[in-house]
Amino acid sequence: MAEVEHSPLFETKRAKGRVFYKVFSLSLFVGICFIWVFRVSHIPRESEVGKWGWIGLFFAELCFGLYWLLRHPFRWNLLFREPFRQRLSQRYEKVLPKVDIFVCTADPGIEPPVMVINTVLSVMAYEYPPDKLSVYLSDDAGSDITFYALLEASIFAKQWLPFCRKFKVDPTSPAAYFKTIHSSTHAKELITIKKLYQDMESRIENAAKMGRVPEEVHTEHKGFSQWDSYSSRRDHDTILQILLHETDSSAKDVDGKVMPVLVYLAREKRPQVAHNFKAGAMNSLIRVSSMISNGEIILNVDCDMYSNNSQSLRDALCFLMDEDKGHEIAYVQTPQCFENITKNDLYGGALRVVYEVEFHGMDSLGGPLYAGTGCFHRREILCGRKFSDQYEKDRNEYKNIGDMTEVSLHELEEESKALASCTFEINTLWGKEVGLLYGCSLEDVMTGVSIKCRGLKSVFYNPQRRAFLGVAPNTLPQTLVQHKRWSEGCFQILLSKHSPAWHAYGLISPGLQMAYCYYNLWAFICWPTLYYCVIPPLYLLKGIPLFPQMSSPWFIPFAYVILGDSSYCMMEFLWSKGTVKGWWNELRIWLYKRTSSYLFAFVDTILKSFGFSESTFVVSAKVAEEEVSQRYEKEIMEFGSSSPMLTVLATLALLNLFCLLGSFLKQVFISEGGLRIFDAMALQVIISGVLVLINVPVYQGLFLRKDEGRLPISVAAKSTALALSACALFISLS
Ligand SMILES: O=c1ccn([C@@H]2O[C@H](COP(=O)(O)OP(=O)(O)O[C@H]3O[C@H](CO)[C@@H](O)[C@H](O)[C@H]3O)[C@@H](O)[C@H]2O)c(=O)[nH]1
Ligand SMILES: [Mn+2]
Repeated sequence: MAEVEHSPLFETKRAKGRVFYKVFSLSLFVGICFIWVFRVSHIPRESEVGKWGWIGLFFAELCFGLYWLLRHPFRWNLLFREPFRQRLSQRYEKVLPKVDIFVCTADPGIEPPVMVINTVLSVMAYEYPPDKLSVYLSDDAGSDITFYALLEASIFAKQWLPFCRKFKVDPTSPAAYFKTIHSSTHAKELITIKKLYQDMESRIENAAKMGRVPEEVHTEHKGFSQWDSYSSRRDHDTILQILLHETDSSAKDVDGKVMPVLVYLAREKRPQVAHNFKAGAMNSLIRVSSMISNGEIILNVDCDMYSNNSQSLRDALCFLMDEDKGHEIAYVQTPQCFENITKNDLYGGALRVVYEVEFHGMDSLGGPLYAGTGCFHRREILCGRKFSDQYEKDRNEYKNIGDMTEVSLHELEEESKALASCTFEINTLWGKEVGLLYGCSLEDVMTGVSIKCRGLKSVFYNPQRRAFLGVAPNTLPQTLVQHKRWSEGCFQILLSKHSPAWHAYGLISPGLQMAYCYYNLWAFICWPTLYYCVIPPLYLLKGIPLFPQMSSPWFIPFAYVILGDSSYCMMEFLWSKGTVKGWWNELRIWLYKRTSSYLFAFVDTILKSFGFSESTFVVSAKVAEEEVSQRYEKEIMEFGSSSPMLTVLATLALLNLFCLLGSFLKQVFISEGGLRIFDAMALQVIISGVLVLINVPVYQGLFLRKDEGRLPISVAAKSTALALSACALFISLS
């Protein structure tokens, strides 16, 4: 027994084969150094052509090389964690902590209420004592339809939770469960509950279609009266409704068991007061929940991220409650996984390498970033308390704040409402030091950095059975917009007072600093990438070599670095359960992100820092039209309406096509000497050739496709004109 008492609640394993990796990357680094030496030692003389193009390339390659170095700490030492749920249960079953779960939604149009309540139901049904669970839905749209859906869900839950318990259902999201289950031993019960669900679903969908809640429900439930003073989603009082609460006798399921607390919250919004998007919503939730349930642990999920593993909550507690190491762990992050990824993942939405490699690597450096969803936090730490040895002692003082059983439910609601008013935070440290931090479009990552700087760690937990499943963007513009928001947020963090590059010096490990900087510099890396996509092809067209000849020994380092690095990346991608075609798609998205999302993010961040542009949060759509979804399933690229980002992509694609074709024609018709350019300008031909191959979907979208998802004519016209004039202009330069 004594031995069990001291056995840890989780174990950590290291990945093997890291020596090979280190030797290999050292050899690549030698290659990179040779490239730099070549550039510096072969600068064209003043009289020769191509001097400035050459110097530019040197800077681009310098950036790539240094940026490549930042990628290494991720890969030095990968950790894999395994929790021991049994031990947790043996030791702590009676004293498991209270857990508050936050679900955020922002727009019933693109985040359908049915999807939102599936997420809510899935977390309500965690395999965990229901009296210790509280679920809060924050609705930044303040939509009565979403409220209505939640009301319906609170009724359906009375059947659903016992059903999940009885038949050990997993996933506990009804929609997902009904989709996965084909045969069952409890066919009769299944039919009954499925019918109940479908009826509820059609009632909600009808309400959504009509744009209003059925009259009889409206009059029956007092909660709707809170919409009487509502004028718009940016202008309304706090709407707060406790739908289920242990003190209320009707909050029991059909088995007579108590149900988790369930709360709807639409914080107060006023047009003149900044609401700080999701960070603002989370901070209101933190305060409101401290009044109602005050769970020690906070789990937050996006509204599409339903629980796919009813044990993951207990697993996360194994890390946080471990007697030996638990006290220094601030949060446990699970990977963002998606339900709608197709086989070859056209938009690279699965973020495979990030979650199968990089986060495991960060775990060995002090822990992964806080990724905004699927993350289990300690309340005290999220609220900004400094980590100290006092921690254990103080914790007991904090425990009782939420004891509100004396107060009637209505009073509790009224008191909690005040905490969600939009003036509450004025002259407080909320958003500056307390709660999630404001002013950054990656509030989550920024908050994670500041937690790390307080000397705390985090853990990455990547269970076999996915903990959460959500919806990844399924069109190119949405993917690009999401990456713009992310890279912009990352760049803002670099420039902020929590900058991993400067502020974090000495507070987090140098490896972690480098890893963060790798993400922080996404936006910046657009410049060398753009340079590489534009200058070598233009010089190719003009017939000026910028790289060593194929027959020169200096060609070797270029070939080694390019081939070595791309084969390594491909191996890593395959190891992360991707396909070869998936890797090719990933490469394309990598290019598109760098040349459009990151470029616009860079420019916007600079404009914002001078006050020329406002902060926004473009919420990603979670539903698509039928035709768009069909094309997504067939992995046909969806371009949709015209946008500056698409124009940039199309221009680059055409520029490379024109330069490549132009140089070939010149060879064949003008210059003698056959295909001599293959030796003299092999690398320029290869770069443009690969860019052309990778851009095949763009050419199809511009000129060949007829469906709605093609590139609009206006983009075709603009990009052709731009690419042609760039070529003409460059040719005419002496
Ligand atoms: O004003 C807002 C805007 C968004 N959200 C919610 O925030 C979540 C994430 O929004 P989404 O459009 O899905 O963005 P993603 O890019 O998919 O989200 C990732 O990136 C965000 C930061 O950019 C993080 O907040 C998320 O947790 C993370 O999953 C959703 O549940 C939204 O409802 C709000 O509550 N209020
Ligand atoms: Mn999302």
